Amino acid sequence: MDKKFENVIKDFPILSQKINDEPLLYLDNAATSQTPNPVLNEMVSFYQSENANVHRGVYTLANEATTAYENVREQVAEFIHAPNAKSIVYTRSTTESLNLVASSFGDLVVHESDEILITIMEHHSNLIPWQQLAKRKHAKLKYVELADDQTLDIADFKRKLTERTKIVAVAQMSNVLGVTNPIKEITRLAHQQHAYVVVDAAQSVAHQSIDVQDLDVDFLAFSGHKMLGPTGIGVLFGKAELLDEMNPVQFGGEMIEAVSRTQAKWQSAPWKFEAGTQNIGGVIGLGAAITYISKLKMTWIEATEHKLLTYLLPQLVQIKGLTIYGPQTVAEHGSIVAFNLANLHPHDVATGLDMLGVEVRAGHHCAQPLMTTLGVESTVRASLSFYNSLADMDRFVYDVKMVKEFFNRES
Ligand SMILES: Cc1ncc(COP(=O)(O)O)c(CNc2co[nH]c2=O)c1O
Repeated sequence: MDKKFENVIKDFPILSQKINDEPLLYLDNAATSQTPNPVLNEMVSFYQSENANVHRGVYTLANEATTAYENVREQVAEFIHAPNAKSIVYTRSTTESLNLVASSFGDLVVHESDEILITIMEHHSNLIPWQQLAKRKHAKLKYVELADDQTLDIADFKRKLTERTKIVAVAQMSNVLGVTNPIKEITRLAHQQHAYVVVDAAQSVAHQSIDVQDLDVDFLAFSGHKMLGPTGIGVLFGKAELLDEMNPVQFGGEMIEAVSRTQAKWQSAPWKFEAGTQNIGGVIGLGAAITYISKLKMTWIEATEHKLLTYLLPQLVQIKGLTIYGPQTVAEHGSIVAFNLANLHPHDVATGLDMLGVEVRAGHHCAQPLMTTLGVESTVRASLSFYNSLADMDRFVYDVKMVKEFFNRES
């Protein structure tokens, strides 16, 4: 690996520990990424010397904390190429961002007999909010199915997109199949039918550059903890004119301009959506994570992860009895590989790998309708990051074979 990698790995001391007396190999980055020291140090320093509640304060420390808090909003806008910081709403997570859009914007634009179009590969956080909205509004929820190669069936999307479609909600990258969906084309087609596009970028934000203006999406959601930041901080990007139309769904301090016994006047967006004391430390951590990624350069991250996947995938497909879900070619596959070993339960495989120090996820990955479509209840999932190495890939393949041999010998 290059010099940059050797320096990067030093920022993640967590990766140097042992698990079950074996060196840790962390391959569950789709669930949450690890947090580098520069991000942690920035958060500690904030709490040690700058902490104060933001907005409303009339003293220096509060003003400085407010400046830091709002500077990160500018940073987030620049990171996803949003037109300005007012289109950036702080939330707790991708899940909260998507629920906000469904319950506030969805309530405004979806009416009886309208249609909401999502894909079968959606995470529950970008599926259930739309299921609930459809039920509330007596609207129709439709699913775009997978093509034969387990990428999104764009022909099916075109068939199911109609003049009744009001919302199209789609993951930019699947947390199971590893595929990246053609968001720009989907948005172009959706806008021709005057539908609004909501993008779940939870998995893509850490692995590819995002330009919301180029994509022309109406909303885009992601979480800090998937991109080297802390948990508890998320982002909702929304086109300013749409955020202005939306009503807040949480009420309290900070989000108001004036309150009487009977009335309340909201702040403008984004502040009207940020009721109560927000996760200020988490915002500082998110800003530090963006700084860290920007220093690494997303092009280096993409190239590093592509190199890992190009090296790993061909070795995995060689393992007899191993089924990989999603496209079989590296070109279509992102840094997430869901697989099963014939006749072995995913939980047994993951437990076996854990005994060898390899941390992967096993389960339905909050994508149960997708599991049903794939014809399985659950899978094993390895998800890579730039702080994994080619040697890690060799070890992972070797350990998968060891686990397979162990359980087959036992049976
Ligand atoms: C595509 C996708 N959307 C939304 C979410 C929700 O993100 P959160 O609000 O930050 O929790 C996840 C989390 N995915 C996973 C969390 O753990 N394993 C996963 O695959 C996800 O992968």
